[in-house]
Amino acid sequence: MDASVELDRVVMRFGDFTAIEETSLAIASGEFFSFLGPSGCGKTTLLNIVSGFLTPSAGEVRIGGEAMAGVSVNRRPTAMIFQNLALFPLMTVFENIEFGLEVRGIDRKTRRATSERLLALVALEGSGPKKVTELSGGQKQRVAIARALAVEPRVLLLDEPLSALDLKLRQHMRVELKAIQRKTGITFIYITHDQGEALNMSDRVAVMSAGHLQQVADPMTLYRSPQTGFVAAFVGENNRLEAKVIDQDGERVRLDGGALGELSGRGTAPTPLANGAAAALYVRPEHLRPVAPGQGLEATIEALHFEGAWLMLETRLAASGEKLRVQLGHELSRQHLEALQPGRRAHFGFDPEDAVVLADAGGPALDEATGEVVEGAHV
Ligand SMILES: Nc1ncnc2c1ncn2[C@@H]1O[C@H](COP(=O)(O)OP(=O)(O)OP(=O)(O)O)[C@@H](O)[C@H]1O
Repeated sequence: MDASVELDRVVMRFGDFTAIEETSLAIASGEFFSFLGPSGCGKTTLLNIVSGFLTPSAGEVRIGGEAMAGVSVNRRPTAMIFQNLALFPLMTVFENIEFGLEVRGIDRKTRRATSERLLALVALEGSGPKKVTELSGGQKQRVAIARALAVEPRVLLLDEPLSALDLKLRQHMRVELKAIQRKTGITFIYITHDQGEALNMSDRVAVMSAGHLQQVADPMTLYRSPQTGFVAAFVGENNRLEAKVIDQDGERVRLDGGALGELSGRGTAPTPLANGAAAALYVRPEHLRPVAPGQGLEATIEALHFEGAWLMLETRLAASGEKLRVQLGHELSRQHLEALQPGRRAHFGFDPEDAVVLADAGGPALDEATGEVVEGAHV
């Protein structure tokens, strides 16, 4: 079964507005692939193009190598799970799961056998006769998955299906979704603005902003080696320090950090940085650690936030006045707690291997609180 999905120079315009810039992408058969990006970046639009709800303004979608132009929604080998699940509330679980099969004229006995098998797959054996209204949020979620799988799609499209669940259940359902995907071998295309979800479940993630794919990579690569400022800021948390390139030798970039002195990190973009170019160094809060005075970056501690498993320090660099967030694990925070109080000065260092250097034209800025793109602002 070839369940690959290809987007070949796909463009989507709504009047004068280009919601999806020209995009080409190949999703492998059986891959768990996510589109991750802030609200309004075009995730749902792309999903609707794959499902057939929208016809692209240009370009082509192929599923299993077959062009989908002119193939209607219900003739495509896809099924969709919506954010609100769209279950029929007055029907039983059996009736919900079997609905699509009944429409296709499948006989009652086969329908029931299929729904029993799928209920076992989503760990809801015995719940078939229940009304949907009698189920918990997580159980409804599983019925929606079973219903989508009943029509034997080659590709399952999931539009933020966990967003209505509380945190614990969401984390649990991530594991279940991943397990179901492995068991069925179906291609999953998942859209979310929740990076934890995307990193946790996906084989690969496409990070999108404003109708444009910023980077497509496996979760570890996205986290370790973002190739644009947008990805560095959107995936995980990052401190950003402005600097000028002194030189680049292989991946290692030496920077003139102005008042901060010389800094160094890894250049992760495909093209090396020019000497003298404006650059930004990204270092994650969890990659900073206290070092002896005279080393690293000197900062004043402004606030401490105890988060249980770690301690988050909000600091301000003495030399430049820039903010620096530092996350210390349990051991380090216990060792240094006395020295790390608001108002005190401390020094923080990092391994250059853990810092990423990118050209200073990283894309739109993100609102710290909401993670949403700030219109017109650039980092
Ligand atoms: N039918 C339409 N007509 C005009 N503009 C549209 C239409 N559908 C989407 N858009 C615009 O295209 C852009 C992308 O929308 P889309 O719904 O794909 O974003 P999204 O990333 O899924 O956002 P969210 O996470 O908020 O659902 C938005 O600016 C939206 O306003």
